[in-house]
Amino acid sequence: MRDFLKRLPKAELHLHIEGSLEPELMFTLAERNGVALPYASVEEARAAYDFTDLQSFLDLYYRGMSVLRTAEDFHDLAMDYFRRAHAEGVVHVELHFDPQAHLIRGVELETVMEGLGLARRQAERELGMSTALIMAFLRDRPAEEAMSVLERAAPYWELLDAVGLDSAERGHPPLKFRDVFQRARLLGIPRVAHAGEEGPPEYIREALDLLEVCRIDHGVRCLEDPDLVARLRDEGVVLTVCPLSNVRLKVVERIEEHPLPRLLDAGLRLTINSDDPAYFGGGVLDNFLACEQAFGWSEEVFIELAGTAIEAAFMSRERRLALHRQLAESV
Ligand SMILES: Nc1ncnc2[nH]cnc12
Ligand SMILES: [Zn+2]
Repeated sequence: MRDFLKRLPKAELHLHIEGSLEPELMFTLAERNGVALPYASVEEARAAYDFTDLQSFLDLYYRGMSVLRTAEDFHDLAMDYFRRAHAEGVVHVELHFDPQAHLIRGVELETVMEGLGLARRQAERELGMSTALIMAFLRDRPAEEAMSVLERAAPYWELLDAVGLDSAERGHPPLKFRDVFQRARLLGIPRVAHAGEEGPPEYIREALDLLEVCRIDHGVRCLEDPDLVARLRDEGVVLTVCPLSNVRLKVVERIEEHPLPRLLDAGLRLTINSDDPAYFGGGVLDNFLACEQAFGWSEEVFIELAGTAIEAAFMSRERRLALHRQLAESV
């Protein structure tokens, strides 16, 4: 099964590039930039990744990314991830990035865009991998700040495949960002949002109705609201689910209790993703393998999930057709 899952052409739609920062690279960049880390070693860093909820992870996630300072750092971060993903049979990656987390510590948007842009072109050239870029707003910071980041990104609007919404969910409903997302809509930029990870089903409704998103990131708490599940099914809304993340952040106790099988039975369109692979113990292939072990899914289920990811991805028609063909030939 491992060989089969590795061979499947996988599109990853939910990945925070800052969450792909492995401790080894964190230490290399800390030394390169003279940044002090709260860990004495790589092992000590990994041992600290023991989370009780989303916030306890975010505290370490924002601290870890303090080593990212130059365009070269962002390039190295992204290329490091693209190479690992490529080795797992990932053919398309959609990267969320958090500009506010860099701006507030004095790292300019230009620096981030230059480094990520270089890596994206290199991944296409050297690995034959396609990528998409999702600029995420931090929902636990003011909406006015998100709006000013969107305006500041004007030179890059054409490069953004979507804007997203992430960080601490509880107490920060999508409603707070209605104006920012409506501005993005007027600019012709597609929208996605994290909703229903730790937050209530109502946040998923708000993301659909007020932010007019085309996909929901996580969305697993929709099961608490049968009417919402029916709506997601009827409208064909795709959820980008991250099973290992949900276990590590205690959204669920154990992978065997993950709602994925119930979501599938409800007829929802799902994809499997890694979220923050350096912190949650694995990439897309590990997430696929964990599902196989926990739920005993057949090859057909994984083919369907891989197909949904290709359908729901931000990519050209030519690329989509090529990947559907690659999927058909891989099985
Ligand atoms: N799982 C997650 N939820 C919300 N914000 C995030 N930022 C990085 N990972 C995240
Ligand atoms: Zn996420």
